[in-house]
Amino acid sequence: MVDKPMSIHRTRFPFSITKLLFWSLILLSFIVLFFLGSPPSSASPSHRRRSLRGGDWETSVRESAKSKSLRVLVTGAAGFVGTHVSIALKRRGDGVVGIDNFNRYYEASLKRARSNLLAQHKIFVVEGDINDGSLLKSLFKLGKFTHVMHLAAQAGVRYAMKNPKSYVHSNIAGLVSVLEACKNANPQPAVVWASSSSVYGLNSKVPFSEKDRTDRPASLYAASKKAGEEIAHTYNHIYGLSITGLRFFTVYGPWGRPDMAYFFFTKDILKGKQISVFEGPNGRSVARDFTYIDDIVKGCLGALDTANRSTGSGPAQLRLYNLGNTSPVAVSKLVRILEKLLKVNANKKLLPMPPNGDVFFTHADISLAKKELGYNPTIDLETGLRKFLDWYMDYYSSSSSLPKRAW
Ligand SMILES: O=C(O)[C@H]1O[C@H](OP(=O)(O)OP(=O)(O)OC[C@H]2O[C@@H](n3ccc(=O)[nH]c3=O)[C@H](O)[C@@H]2O)[C@H](O)[C@@H](O)[C@@H]1O
Repeated sequence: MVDKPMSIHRTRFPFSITKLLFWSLILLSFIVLFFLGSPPSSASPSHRRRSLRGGDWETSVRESAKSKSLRVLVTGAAGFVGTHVSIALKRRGDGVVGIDNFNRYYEASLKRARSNLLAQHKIFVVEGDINDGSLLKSLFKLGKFTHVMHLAAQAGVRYAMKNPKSYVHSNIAGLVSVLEACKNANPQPAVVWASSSSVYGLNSKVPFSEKDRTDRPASLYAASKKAGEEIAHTYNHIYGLSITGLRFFTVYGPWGRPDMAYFFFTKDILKGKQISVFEGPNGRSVARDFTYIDDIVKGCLGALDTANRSTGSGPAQLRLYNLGNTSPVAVSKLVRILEKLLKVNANKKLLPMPPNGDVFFTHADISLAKKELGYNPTIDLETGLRKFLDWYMDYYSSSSSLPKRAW
């Protein structure tokens, strides 16, 4: 009786050891096979994952950056302005590498579609966040960028009340991360980046000049862009980075942003849904200096082409320009143009502007950009909206459902 259980133990014990050894060997061989199968890479584990997903990542970056003229890293390349600027640069023979985190602020499918368009133009876009310092370091090492067009940002004025931290993450921490990478890079690139007309905030002197006050932002978005301008000053002052800030004025056009009024007004008018048109005090109209994307692209290229080299330390170029259209249009007029072009009457509701961070009007003085960048906007709102609607109809006709608002 005593021997029996012992004999059972004796037979069970070696069996468990064998089983354990067997499964350990299987596991070990899987691990060995996995590492032997991975392409050699000096990058960190997160970059290795990227190369596994995106093929030969490093070669793609090198190829995409190759150029005899500018070699440009475009942040926010799958964004509205980023896509247009990247294509324009590539078309004229510059090397372009994009980076974009494809966040879900608005329909991700639109960002993917823009990215496919970039791929057709042989522009490689790395999927990653500008806050990932080690990724930026690898990118600079591979791309040897002469210029950075920094367009990645959390956009939108009203959304800042919903998700304030996203503005700190992208527009402040993200900008610092990009400038840190630029300052450490060899060669040190010249930086051109997107500020915003919103920095003029409660300024009432028109047209808005670069010399005007910008210390009264009306939204956290505006405050984050104003902070960016101050941060740019610091990096220029200490590290000799050549930095140019561009204050964009309500940019619109094909491949635009669905969170912007002209875009979702179009969608809602076509659906017969009511739109809210904001008014100023005493029924005064709210107006914007709407600027067509092709004009903005020319301004961006002008800024890149006139940028001096970074100096590493000591004095370097620090510039700020308004890029607007310099002919403000009332939002009620924007709606009338859309009604005319769409041949549909909008179901509109006039509302006093809520305290949402919006300002009553914007109007750019563009004389400085004209003089120094050769900037010369030519597209009026109706012409630009016609081009936008052509794209919109074409883009969404192939899709069964119209875009959804995610904000
Ligand atoms: O130029 C800029 O600085 C800014 O331009 C736009 O901001 P915004 O001019 O407010 O553009 P929209 O959000 O498209 O609004 C356009 C106008 O429509 C009005 N609006 C908006 C929404 C709405 O439901 N009804 C309405 O009348 C707004 O008050 C505003 O006057 C962009 O969204 C910002 O990212 C950019 O930085």
